[in-house]
Formats: sequence, C-alpha cells, structure tokens
Amino acid sequence: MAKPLIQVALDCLDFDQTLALARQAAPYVDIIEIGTPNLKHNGLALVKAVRAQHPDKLIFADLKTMDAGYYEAEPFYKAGADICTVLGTADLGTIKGVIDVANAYGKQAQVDLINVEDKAARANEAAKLGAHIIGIHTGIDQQLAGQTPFADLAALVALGLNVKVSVAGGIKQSTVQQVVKSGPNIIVVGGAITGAKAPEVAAREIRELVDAASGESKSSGGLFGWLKKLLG
Ligand SMILES: O=C([C@H](O)CO)[C@H](O)[C@H](O)COP(=O)(O)O
Repeated sequence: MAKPLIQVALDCLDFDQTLALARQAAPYVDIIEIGTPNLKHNGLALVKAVRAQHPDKLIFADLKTMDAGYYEAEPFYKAGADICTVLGTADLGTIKGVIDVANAYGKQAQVDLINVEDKAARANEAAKLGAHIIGIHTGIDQQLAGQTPFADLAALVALGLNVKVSVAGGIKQSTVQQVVKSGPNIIVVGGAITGAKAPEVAAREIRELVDAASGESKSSGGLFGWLKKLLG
C-alpha cells in the first residue's frame, strides 16, 4: 500500500505557539499546515517564519480562497507556501486562478470539497482544470454535528482521477489506520496532535500507525529489514 504523507494542521491563533507546535510535530510529519483561522490572524509573517524554520517540509497555507484566486494566493506562494487551498464551492475561474498561480511558481493548488454538494462532479471539473490535490474535508463545525470524512474519501478515491487525494476532519489515532486503507495520498491531523497533552508524542503515534498500516514498521526497516528480505 502506498504510504500517504502526514500533514499536521496548526489551527491555534498564537504566533509563537504555532511555531512551538510545528517544531514538536515536525520530526513525524511531511507537511506543516497553517490553518485558516491562524492564517487570517497571523498572515504572511507566519508563513515566512514556518518556511524559515522548516526548509525540508512542505508548507501548506489553508487560504480557502473564494474569489480572486490568482491575486489572493500569489503572495503566499511568494512567502514560501508549497500548497494553497481554494474552495470547491468557488467559481471555476477562481479555482483556475489558484491552479495557474501555483503552476507559475512551480507549486501546488488544493481544491477543498468542504460543503460541496456534488463532490464527484466538482472533483472531475477540478481535475480537468489541473488541480494538483483534491481534499475531502469535514469541517470543525460539521464534526461537532457528528459528521466524518470516511465515506466521502472512499467515494473520491474510487473515481480514480489523476490527482492527489487529501483527507481531513477529526482524524485521530483510533481512525487513522482505517483512513490509510482507503488510499489517500495525504492525511491531515489537527486537533489529535495539537490538542494532545504532549503533541510530539501524539505526532509520533500517528506516524507509527500510518507506517504500520502502510506495511512499513520500525522492525521491518533498516538493516534488519534488508537482511529479512535477503534471507527471504
Ligand atoms: O481545515 C481545518 C478547519 O477547517 C479549520 O481551519 C482543519 O485544519 C482540519 O479540519 C484539520 O483539523 P482536525 O479536524 O482537528 O484534524
């Protein structure tokens, strides 16, 4: 099973706390997300700071753009973001704008299907436009109403579009392995890491669970794993 990337979503509002959480999670994740409320609060300065402290990670700016796609996303790519989001409910022109500016900077655009009624139709349209990533996303308010992203994730993966699939929405230790089995390319974990008493421990647990579910475990890696393979 292909191993998905792990993305930590940093949704607090405090600049320094965000940097501290990023440092704690970084050894175990591939992508560092500055969540939407955080991005609105702290802006480009936070993107630049996270970029500077984590040159080896992908930086995700959760803009959730709704209009003026190219114009809104460009400064964030310039500041060091690798991926910006645009809402799937936006006009196709807006979605195309974010894809175009991502391509202009050699970066990626993610279309977030939060609140999209016909997810299959919009995913097809976004893929045709050249979206790099399509995100299944059960928002915080929807989670509070008891919703989960699991069925929508399976349906999106089943479309077999030529695009990476991301999933977010309350994913935690007890559900992350079920999510891996659905086959997304990126798994987003926010509260289960940032709300934990020890975020670095929670991030490590998520990493170990994802690695194990992807058929990669500590004991099968390294020299031991190589010897095991060699000896059949
Ligand atoms: O995108 C998010 C939300 O809309 C607030 O910006 C979260 O980052 C995303 O849902 C991941 O967080 P958890 O659901 O807490 O894992």
